[in-house]
Amino acid sequence: MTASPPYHKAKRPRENDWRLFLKLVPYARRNQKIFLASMVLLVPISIAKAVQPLIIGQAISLIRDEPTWGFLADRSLSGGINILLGILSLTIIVRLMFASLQGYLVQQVGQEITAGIREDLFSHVTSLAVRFFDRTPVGRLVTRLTSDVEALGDVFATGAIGIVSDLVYILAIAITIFGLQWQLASMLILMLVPVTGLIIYFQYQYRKANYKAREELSQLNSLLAENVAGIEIVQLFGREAVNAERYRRVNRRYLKAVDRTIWYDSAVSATLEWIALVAIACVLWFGGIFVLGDALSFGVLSSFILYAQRLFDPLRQFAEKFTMIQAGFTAVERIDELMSEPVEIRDREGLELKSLNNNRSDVSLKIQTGEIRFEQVSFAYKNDEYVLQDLNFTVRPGEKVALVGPTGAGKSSIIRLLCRLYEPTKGRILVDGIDIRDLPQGELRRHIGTILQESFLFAGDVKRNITLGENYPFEEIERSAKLTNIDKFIESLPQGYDTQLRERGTNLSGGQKQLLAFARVAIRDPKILVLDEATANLDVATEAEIQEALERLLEGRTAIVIAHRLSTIRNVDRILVLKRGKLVETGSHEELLAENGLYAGLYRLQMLGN
Ligand SMILES: Nc1ncnc2c1ncn2[C@@H]1O[C@H](COP(=O)(O)OP(=O)(O)OP(=O)(O)O)[C@@H](O)[C@H]1O
Repeated sequence: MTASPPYHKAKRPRENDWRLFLKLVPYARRNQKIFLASMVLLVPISIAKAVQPLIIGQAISLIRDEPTWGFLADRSLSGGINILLGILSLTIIVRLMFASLQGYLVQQVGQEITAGIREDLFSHVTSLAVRFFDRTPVGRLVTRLTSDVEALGDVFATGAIGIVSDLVYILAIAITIFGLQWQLASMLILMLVPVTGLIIYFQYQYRKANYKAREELSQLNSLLAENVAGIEIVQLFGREAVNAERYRRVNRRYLKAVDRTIWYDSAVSATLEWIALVAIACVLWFGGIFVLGDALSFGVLSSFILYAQRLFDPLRQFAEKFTMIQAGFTAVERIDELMSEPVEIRDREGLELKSLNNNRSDVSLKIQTGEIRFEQVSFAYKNDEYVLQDLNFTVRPGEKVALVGPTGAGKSSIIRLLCRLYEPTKGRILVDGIDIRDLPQGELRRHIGTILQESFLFAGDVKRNITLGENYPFEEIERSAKLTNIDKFIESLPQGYDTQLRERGTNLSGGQKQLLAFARVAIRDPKILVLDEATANLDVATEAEIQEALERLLEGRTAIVIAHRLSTIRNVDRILVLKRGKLVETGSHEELLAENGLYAGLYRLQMLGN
């Protein structure tokens, strides 16, 4: 495998920060009150911080007998200093108390936003069509759902969101210094302009580097996921060293990308550090000239020096939080890409609501008999490469039909279309006379019981693997196990129905997993049964054993069966023979043998093999 391509080849233009920020607004709105409280608290905090240099400046003016605020003028030195100390203490108390409360509230909102996004992302991903998963490596998805969402969470957890308070603080300082002396104030504010420009430049570069780093990380995770999922093949074919080398190469690329992000991060901190020093030097220089020319008091100059330092302080803080925030923006960008992935197969408007509320009063939308009809159905996985062409057939209620044909003829694709995992490129599929696009997906799939060649088991106990988390009484679970002849097997397990199965059912044999899949379908009592090579993994003895159970399961239901072993489908009512996506023969076993066409040829070949 070459390195997997990104799942959307045509990249969307990079979103600007403001638009990305707006994406978070609906989430913040869910916690509106806390969010507003945390924003309101910023005002007293910033005012308290901004007036401190003023108070110190007044104290110095008082000591040096310079003009001071009116209410200090007619007091003794110690009286005036005491009042100033009192106000200073008050600002410190306000700052300390409100700052911790504000930090707590912001984090709370932040974590709520992150949790909301995580949940929405999961729901969105699991409702995307199978077509999306065909082109998206698992590792990429896992990276977006875990480390990207985490990166966003970190923005809040590490207090990087405090950047908002830094901005309010800068504003408060700007207003105060203009009130003190406009020339020095203008100089300081003018210095902010190139600094901001530089920050924006580095920010942009950092974002690009960070995006690249996240992409490389996704690839790294894809490789890991692929190797773990296919560990048996990796070991059996001795691919360990080769795959490790490929992993090392991607890892090196990741490292290089991360290095670049570190470089831009350091560049911002360093730039701000020396610009802050230059600002203080300038204030001292020009302020000194004003003081010498008696245009400025020594106390006000002291305030300005403190302000110069404090003005760049939030910017320095900004630089520290900058990495986090940019990583957060990258994360939002990547999360948004996934969220914007359209849900290709969705219920028609109005249907969703009905299925959610379990409102089954609309009789026209209920599957009652299980008749299946394909009308002029053609289908291509990729543009114009048709794997099914002009299919027309009807499976009557209760009829058992087998799909037969050489490998790649399109048998499984027919089933995927019926279950609406994909949609036909042309034509339509009807169940009980209703176009399946007009049925809620929940209703359609509830009535189609599908058993594939390999059934997927989840980590959890046997019971849960049969119910899949739905509420069925234990008696029903037992009944479905009995119906499918696997009750004895389950009871022979160490803890019976409570036996824990490992992820993907690795502690069961292929046949045992399959038996559980039968019970999983039986308990749902579907109108339509679909078996895609369902017994291919069972040995002949087990197959014979469950044949009886299978027949019981098939009773009274419409069924579509795919089996390569033609001996297993001799008893079906009708056989549809496919060749390269086209229906070439139809009839019963005997009729098709008499016809002496493709089916008869395949059948004779298999008989010869036996
Ligand atoms: N997800 C997919 N993306 C693109 N092409 C696909 C996909 N799945 C199947 N195909 C192609 O569609 C054609 C029909 O595949 P399908 O699985 O329906 O055949 P089948 O008759 O069930 O084969 P088999 O008997 O081997 O299971 C094949 O040529 C296959 O390469």
